[in-house]
Amino acid sequence: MERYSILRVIGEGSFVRALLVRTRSSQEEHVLKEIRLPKSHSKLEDSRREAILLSRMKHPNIVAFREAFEVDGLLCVVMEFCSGGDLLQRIKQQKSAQFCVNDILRWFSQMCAGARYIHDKRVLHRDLKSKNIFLTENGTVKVGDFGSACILNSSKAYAQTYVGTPYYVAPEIWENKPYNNKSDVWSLGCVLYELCTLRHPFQASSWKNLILKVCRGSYPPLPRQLPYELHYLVKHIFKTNPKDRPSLNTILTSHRVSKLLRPYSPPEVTEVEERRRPMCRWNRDEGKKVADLLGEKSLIKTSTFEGSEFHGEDTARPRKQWALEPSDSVMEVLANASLMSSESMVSMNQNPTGCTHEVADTCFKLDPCQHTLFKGESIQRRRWEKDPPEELLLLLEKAEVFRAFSTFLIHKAGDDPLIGPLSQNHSDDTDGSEQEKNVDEHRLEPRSDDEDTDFEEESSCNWMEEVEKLWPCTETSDL
Ligand SMILES: Nc1ncnc2c1ncn2[C@@H]1O[C@H](COP(=O)(O)OP(=O)(O)OP(=O)(O)O)[C@@H](O)[C@H]1O
Repeated sequence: MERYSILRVIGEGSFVRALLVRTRSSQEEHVLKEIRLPKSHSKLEDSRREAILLSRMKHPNIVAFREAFEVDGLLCVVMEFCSGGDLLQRIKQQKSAQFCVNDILRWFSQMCAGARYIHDKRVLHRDLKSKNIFLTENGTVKVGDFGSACILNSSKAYAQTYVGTPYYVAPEIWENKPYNNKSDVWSLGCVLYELCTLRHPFQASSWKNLILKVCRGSYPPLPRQLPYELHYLVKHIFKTNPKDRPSLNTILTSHRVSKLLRPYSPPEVTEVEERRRPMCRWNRDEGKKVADLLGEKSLIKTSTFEGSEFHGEDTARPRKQWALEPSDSVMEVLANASLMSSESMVSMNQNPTGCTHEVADTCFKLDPCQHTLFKGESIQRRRWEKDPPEELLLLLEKAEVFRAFSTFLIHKAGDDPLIGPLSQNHSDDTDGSEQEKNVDEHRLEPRSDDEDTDFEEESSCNWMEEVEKLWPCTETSDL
C-alpha cells in the first residue's frame, strides 16, 4: 500500500471503495479498489473473482489490471485509471444533444471488441452497462468492473443468482432460463440504445411493466435519422429469444452493421480477424483458367469500339489486350492472391443459416408458420414463450414499488431500479408498450442465429426464489 499515495476517493459503497492513487515510483495514476473481504470461505473466493478475472484480461478495450494484494482484511485491486470517466457520465453531459453517429459507432465497436475478448475466454461479464464502460483520456473505450463476471461452468451455486442491473437484464434472466453470451449482448444493446437516444430502451414505473417490456422486447424506435444498419442491429439485439440475437463476433464480422463498425475497431482486433479468416490460395491451374477467361473477355470487348456510342464518335480506339497465353506475371499474382473461401463469403453475404439475405428474406416471407426452408429441408424454429411466467408477474404486481428498492440489492446497487440513471423522473408515460414495437417487420426482421450461441451456463438463475425472499408475506395460495 505504501507504493501508492491516495489522491481522492472516487466512489464508495458498503463493501467497495474506489480510490484514485498515484504510484510513487512512476507517478502514474491508477484506480485502487478496496474490497472488504467477507469471513466465509466461499464468499471470500467470490470477492477474489474480480481480481483474478481482471488479471487474465489483456485487451486494448478492457481496463488494464496492474496488481492485486490483500491487506488488513481488504482485497486491493489496482487498475488503469480511465480519466475520461464512464459512459453514463458522458451520456448525461450531452443533456439533449444527440451524439454523432461516428462516436456511437466507434464506442460501440470498441465495447464489442472488449466484450468479445471476454467471451472468447469463456467469461460472461453479466453487468455490462454504461456505468461500467469507461473512456480514457484519448477517448478509447474500456470495459471494466468484473465484480459480477462469471467463468462458465464454474460453481453452480453462483449461477443460481444472476447479478445484474434490471435496466440491462435480458429477458431470459427474468424468465428463469439459462443465460449465456447473448445475455451480455442484450446489455450492450441497451448501452447502444442509450448512446443513440440518451434514454433507456426499457423504462417503466413498476417492476411488472419493466419486466413485461423487456420480455416483449418492446422499446421506442430509434430516431429515423440514424443509419438503417443501426436500426437493424438494435432490432436484432433486442430479440427476446437469445438464439435470434447475434453474438459479438457476428456483430463485428458478418452482421449488416459490421462494415460500419470495422473502421473503428482497434488494429489488433482487425488483425485477429484477418488471422481467423481462413486463407485459400489459387493453385496454378485454377489461376491459368481464370487468366484465360479474362483474356477471352478482353478479346470480346475489344471487338466493339469502346466509347464510340457514348461520345458519338465512330473512331475505333484499340484497347490493350492480353496475349493468348496469360503472362507469367499475371499467373504469379493469381497464384499468390488470397481467394475468398466459400466460408468467408458466407460471413460476408449470408446469414448463419447459409441463406443469402435475399433468399432468407424470401424464406421468411413464405414462412408464416415459423418454418424456415433451407436446402429443401423444413426446419422447425423453436420459439420462446412471449411473456414471463404468470406467477412471477402476479408476485410483482403485489409488490409495492418502494419494496422494489430493496430488490435492487440483488443487483448489488443502492439506487431505486426503477429510476434508471437516465430516467427523467419516476413516472413513465410509455408504460403502454405495444405501440412501441418497432415497425417495418419484413425489412428489419433478423433471422435465427442458433449457431451463434457460443456457450451457455448450465444452471439457470432463480428469480422466483429471489422475489419470494423479498416479499415473504405474499401468500402463494393467492396466486
Ligand atoms: N478504472 C476506472 N477508471 C476511472 N474510474 C473508475 C474506474 N473504475 C471505477 N471507476 C469509478 O469509480 C467509482 C466506483 O466504482 P465501482 O466499480 O467501485 O462501483 P460503482 O460502479 O459505483 O458500483 P457498481 O458496484 O454498481 O458497479 C465509479 O464512479 C466509477 O465510475
